Amino acid sequence: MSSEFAIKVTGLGKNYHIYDKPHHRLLQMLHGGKKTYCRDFWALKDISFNIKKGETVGIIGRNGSGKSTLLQMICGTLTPSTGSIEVNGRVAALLELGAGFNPEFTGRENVYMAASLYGLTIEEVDAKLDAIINFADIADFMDQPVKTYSSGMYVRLAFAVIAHVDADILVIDEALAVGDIFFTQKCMRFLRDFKQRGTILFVTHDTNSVISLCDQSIWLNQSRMQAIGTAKVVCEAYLAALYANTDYQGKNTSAEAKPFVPMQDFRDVRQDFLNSSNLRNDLEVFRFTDSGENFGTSLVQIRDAYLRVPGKQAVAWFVGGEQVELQVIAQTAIELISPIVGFLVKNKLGQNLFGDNTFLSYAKQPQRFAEGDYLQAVFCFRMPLMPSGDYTIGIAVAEGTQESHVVHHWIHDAIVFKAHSDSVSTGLLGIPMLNIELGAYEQSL
Ligand SMILES: Nc1ncnc2c1ncn2[C@@H]1O[C@H](COP(=O)(O)OP(=O)(O)OP(=O)(O)O)[C@@H](O)[C@H]1O
Repeated sequence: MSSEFAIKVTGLGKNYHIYDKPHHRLLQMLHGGKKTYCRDFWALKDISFNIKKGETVGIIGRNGSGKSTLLQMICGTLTPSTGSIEVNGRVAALLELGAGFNPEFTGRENVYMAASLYGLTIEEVDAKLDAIINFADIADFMDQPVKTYSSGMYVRLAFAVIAHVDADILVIDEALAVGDIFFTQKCMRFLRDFKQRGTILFVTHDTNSVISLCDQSIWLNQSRMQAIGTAKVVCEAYLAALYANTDYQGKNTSAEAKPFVPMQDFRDVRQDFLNSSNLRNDLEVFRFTDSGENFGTSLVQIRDAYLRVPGKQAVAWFVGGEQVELQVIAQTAIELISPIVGFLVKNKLGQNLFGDNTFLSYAKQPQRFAEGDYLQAVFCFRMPLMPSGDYTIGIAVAEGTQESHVVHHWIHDAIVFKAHSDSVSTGLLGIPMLNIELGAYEQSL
């Protein structure tokens, strides 16, 4: 049935006339009938596919392969040279930086303008304005012209608008790369939620996010569609081709590989790393924030939370393998019977990596706290090895049991930290190996 597709692309192509010298354009206009002063360049050729309603599709491909051209044609900002596009539903797009907003207008004025282009009335925007400002989290700048915005602020506002225009189809071009981890996490939460009810098409160079978020993937190669199919299969084929064609191959030679480090030496490695690297001191300052997304009854408030290596101050980066303590301090405004304090570590894509809570340890002897009391939970564990990058920890205080509880305070991204381990080349998490050996195999006769 035709209404089951969200986007149908048939024989799509985009041709540009390329003039090697600027005056050739004029010559073409004057003498074009007799001689050709330009050559054809197909930015996109022979593209056909169907995207079903509710699918999330990632478009991958090397620089210049035609990804942005495809998105622009789907959004109607670029006219195809050949073929057709049918779109079934309201499309909201976050295309390359700068698209959409008028730089002279304030953030607030641009919200009204952009939302009206998506068909919202002034009354509808009035009703959504607080939610948009809250999502963008740039309330202080809403009355400044957007030409004064940083690229991160710009994307925050643009994303907040497309998240609130009741779109059926979201088209996003690499925009999330600009945001900080708090904003990226917020967008990932939104996209995972939107996925349940809408269609998403996005361009990225990050195959991890395609595998994590998408059902399908389209691989564009030199203006043509190389493959379409299950995200994992297409991404693996793309990476295999990418590595085979570049000098990535053979990079992980033994000369470059890091020596194996037994577990007990991880502290020293950490110290060596600190001594040898250009890490700035402010990376050592942990970040606890309760201004991010919060929810719960508010009858208990998380007052502080931090990670530290035992006996040391709070720290914000790890190589993996070190013993760490996660401390959570909260205050209750009620008499608290059987509280549960828990945490959840996520990567930049918002994927849940690991977490735990106090429930099982205290199930048989629930702790009680009186109104006004402070409570403290301490989780001691060995930090796993994680691919280098930013991570966040969500913290929660609830009351009841694991199955049935009331959340008093949940902060999505209460702590942010960095991992600097090079040892994990694949996978979301690595484990500190106890031993690795390689030697000649002696065959007994
Ligand atoms: N207006 C234009 N005139 C001529 N060529 C163009 C024009 N716009 C884009 N192209 C060319 O079309 C090709 C596809 O560009 P496009 O921006 O779609 O690639 P992309 O896959 O999005 O690349 P990237 O990953 O670098 O963003 C490129 O070779 C680009 O130089």
